[in-house]
Amino acid sequence: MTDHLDAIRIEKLPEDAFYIADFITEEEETWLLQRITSAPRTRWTHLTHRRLQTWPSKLTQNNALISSPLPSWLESPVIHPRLERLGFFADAPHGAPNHVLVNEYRSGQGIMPHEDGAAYYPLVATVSLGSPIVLDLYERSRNEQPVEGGGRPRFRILQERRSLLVTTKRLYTDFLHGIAETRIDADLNATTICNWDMLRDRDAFEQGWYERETRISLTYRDVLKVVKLGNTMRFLSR
Ligand SMILES: O=C(O)CCC(=O)C(=O)O
Ligand SMILES: [Fe+2]
Repeated sequence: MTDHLDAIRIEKLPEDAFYIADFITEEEETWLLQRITSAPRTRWTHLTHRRLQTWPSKLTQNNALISSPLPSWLESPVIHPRLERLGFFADAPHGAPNHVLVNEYRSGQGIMPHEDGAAYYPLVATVSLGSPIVLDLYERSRNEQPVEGGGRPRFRILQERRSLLVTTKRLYTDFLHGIAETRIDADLNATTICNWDMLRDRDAFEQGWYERETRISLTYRDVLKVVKLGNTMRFLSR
């Protein structure tokens, strides 16, 4: 899958991670943000430190997806044609993502270090909207999971708005990822940020920090287990 992707590989990371700074245009970003914010309020799940939308639906208790297409605004242009052209999901069981989480982080919000687990094919494609954010990676074998926000991440990835980040393989299985609950991402430079050379606008981070604004991520995944609603109904009524 990966030979033609060498130009976008984050070389400082263990295999495999890829970064494209200008994955979507400003117009596409505005349009996606508009689709997200105009979704019915009931679409949002409110958590303590962020809120999220789950498309096409939440997984069942045993981690299955009830078969249903993604809405067209999540399909195009991100999946079709962009991710398709890159071939990222070509080896996934369904050949394409079938599930998208929309996470919204206001300034100061984040997500505890975690792994995404066995419900998904081990590849996540994340499109960032609205504001840059730093994703922290902790290696599981080194027991790097921070205690109460302490602890230093092994790697940090700066995700600019309109960028694509793809993580897979060992990075998916052997590392935890999280986003610090902070209003300012600091200590940014070529040594601390592993995709520094791939940023669209390094000048914007030259002073070594920025103030976070609301950032929304679209995380595209392939859920392994897909069930047809008809079958589920038959099963339930047995
Ligand atoms: O917002 C992000 O970039 C990360 C979200 C995440 O880790 C998740 O939804 O599992
Ligand atoms: Fe995650």
